[in-house]
Amino acid sequence: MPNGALPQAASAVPPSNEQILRIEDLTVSFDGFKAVDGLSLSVERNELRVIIGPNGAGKTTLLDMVCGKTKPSAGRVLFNGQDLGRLNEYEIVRAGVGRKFQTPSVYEDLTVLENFEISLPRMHGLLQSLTFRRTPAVRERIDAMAEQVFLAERLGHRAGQLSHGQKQWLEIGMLLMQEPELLLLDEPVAGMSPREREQTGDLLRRISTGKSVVVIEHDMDFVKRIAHRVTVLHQGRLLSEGTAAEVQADPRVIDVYLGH
Ligand SMILES: Nc1ncnc2c1ncn2[C@@H]1O[C@H](COP(=O)(O)OP(=O)(O)OP(=O)(O)O)[C@@H](O)[C@H]1O
Repeated sequence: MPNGALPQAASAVPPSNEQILRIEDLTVSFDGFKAVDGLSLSVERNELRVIIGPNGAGKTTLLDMVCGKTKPSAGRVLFNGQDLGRLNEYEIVRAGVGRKFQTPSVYEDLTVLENFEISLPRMHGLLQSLTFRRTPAVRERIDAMAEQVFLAERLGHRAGQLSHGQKQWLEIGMLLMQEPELLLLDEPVAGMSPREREQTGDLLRRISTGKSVVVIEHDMDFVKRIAHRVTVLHQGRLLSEGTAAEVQADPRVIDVYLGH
């Protein structure tokens, strides 16, 4: 598929059958309440998976457990076969998992260029990043990333001056600079204009040709445009899984989520 071209309904078949993420019987309790309850699922390499479900279904908590922010009470998260339960958050990032939270977190007082610079791996300290790593190769890489996330014209602008959508793109670009194999995104198009949503859909589909992406999203039109497969959670459990069309037609999904 040429860059930027999105089919009306996303292809259901990811380009590989190799599992990158395997979640086995995952459970977490908060004061006896099971936010995620015996959940098992897997995501394939180069797959774009969307997680949907009603408020409180456990979607964010699931991503929190993959990136190590929340420790499971039971079960395992395997990434490329490695048990992430043994690693802390920083080690999970180093292993190749990038996580973006719902609210954009960029350095508002720095320029877009500087934000990209400090996101490069192995950069410790602002001064070191800004003074010693301005090589042509670094600049070339940043220019290419800025182009990819629609910010080529904004490199000299302070991040605080960007629109909400542009901040989201900047943060996605900063995560991509670290070359994760798996990208976890919590409602990346929330608060975006229709045009920004469309561009983000293109971006996510493009990203998923080289890495796996797991996105939490509510907007079913957007889900239909981007998802290879959709996982529906309800009360911390797997309710349904399949293509967007399949889960939309599933009476259980209509009953607890889409019918409301
Ligand atoms: N740290 C915590 N302590 C106590 N309860 C929590 C904690 N984190 C999440 N929960 C509860 O777990 C349940 C699942 O929350 P979660 O945020 O994962 O749902 P969600 O599917 O992402 O919902 P939303 O669509 O509203 O973001 C909710 O009932 C929430 O209140």
